[in-house]
Amino acid sequence: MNHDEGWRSGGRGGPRGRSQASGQRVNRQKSERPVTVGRSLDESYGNRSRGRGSRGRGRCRTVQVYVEKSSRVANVGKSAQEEVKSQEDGLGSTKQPDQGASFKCYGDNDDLLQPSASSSSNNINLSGGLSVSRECEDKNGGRVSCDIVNRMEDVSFSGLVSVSSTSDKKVKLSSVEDRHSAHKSGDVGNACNERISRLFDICLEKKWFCLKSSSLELNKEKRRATKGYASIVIRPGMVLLKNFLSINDQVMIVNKCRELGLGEGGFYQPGYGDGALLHLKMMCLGRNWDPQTSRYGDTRPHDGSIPPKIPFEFNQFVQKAIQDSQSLVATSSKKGEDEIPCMSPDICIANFYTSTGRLGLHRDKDESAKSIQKGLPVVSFSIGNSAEFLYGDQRDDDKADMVVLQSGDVLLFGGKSRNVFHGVRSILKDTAPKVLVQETNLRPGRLNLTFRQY
Ligand SMILES: O=C(O)CCC(=O)C(=O)O
Ligand SMILES: [Fe+2]
Repeated sequence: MNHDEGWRSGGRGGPRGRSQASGQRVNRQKSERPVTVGRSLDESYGNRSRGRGSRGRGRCRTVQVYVEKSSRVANVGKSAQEEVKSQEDGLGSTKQPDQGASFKCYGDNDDLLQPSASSSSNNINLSGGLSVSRECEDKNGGRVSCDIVNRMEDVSFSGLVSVSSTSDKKVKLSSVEDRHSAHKSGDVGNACNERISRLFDICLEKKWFCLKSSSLELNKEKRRATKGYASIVIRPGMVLLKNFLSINDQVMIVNKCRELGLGEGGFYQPGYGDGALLHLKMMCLGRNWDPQTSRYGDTRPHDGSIPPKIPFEFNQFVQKAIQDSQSLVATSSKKGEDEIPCMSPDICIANFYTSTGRLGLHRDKDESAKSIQKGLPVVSFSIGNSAEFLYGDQRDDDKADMVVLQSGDVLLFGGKSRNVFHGVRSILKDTAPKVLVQETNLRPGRLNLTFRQY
């Protein structure tokens, strides 16, 4: 993939252009595309981890799906009421990503600060004020001593500070690091700072969690979960599988990503060579993708870590998503045009976006020339809060189309859409399924996994 200038331009701070789509609504009467498939992928909510549950398994149902192509907003699946709600929540809103979000009682921005496992010269000093220093390289490869406190002038530390060793040492912070990086991302930072490895926990500690969901909300989610999923060809080579991952699948994926994310090669704050930071945390599985060089490699250059393997179960979801998309396009009138080739992922890039996260329009083009030429699809899982996902043929937010990706949705872009420009305009607050949050303590934000074959 290549998050080249697109990542940069969109990923930097400062106001990003809003697509004209943001205020538009879908007029269902005018839908151009007919509905495609819908069926229960797996089980009803609660099926796997809660024993059994015959409710949704194997049951087929047809779900009406519409896309309003001319409106620039693709809207699919769901009941009419949900549709309206999601439009009110997201599509109709023109508010900018909330950079100044206030803290929630469940600790919106707390971070896990952990020195790099591979660093030989970590030095944690917590006496008096809190500072964490370590040796790292400057831009010219010289070794300098850095102080994390310097980097985070506006970080406030909570009373809950605990320290332990590299494997069991952690410094619990109530930090505004995410907002800080969002503000700072346009700056050219200090090369030393950006190389500091800080593993990021995508979940919050249970004790901080005080969100209670109403049974109404939970029932609504259950209903959505039992509805099965709907698939739609958004444009040639781009297929959206709405509600493809069950809640149990999502819980499993979050738990697995959390576990991997706190180990070697786990979630960190990526940055570019010039010091600009991306508005997300990242972890690579299978192979490392380095935003500084736009290259894939076996290890992560800044700390030498080896990316964890892609969990087997993840690949199974990918295979099923590809097969289902292929069946969908096989029934489409424009078979050849919509074609999606097979793909065996050897790379997965996991992104975690907090409420202020975003990603500029870019193309994924750092995979091998063969992979791209063949149009091998990128398969993208969305989990947690919904995202306004932009896509189009140009790197221009105003000309891009937009679709809201919800938790459980899987998007594929291959074939004719392999080189599509795409990005995340904003994360829609409080849109994650409550059950998912309760089961996993996933932080407010969105987990996205994109699978590719090099
Ligand atoms: O978060 C998303 O939906 C897109 C992520 C993406 O484009 C990427 O990682 O290359
Ligand atoms: Fe991408």
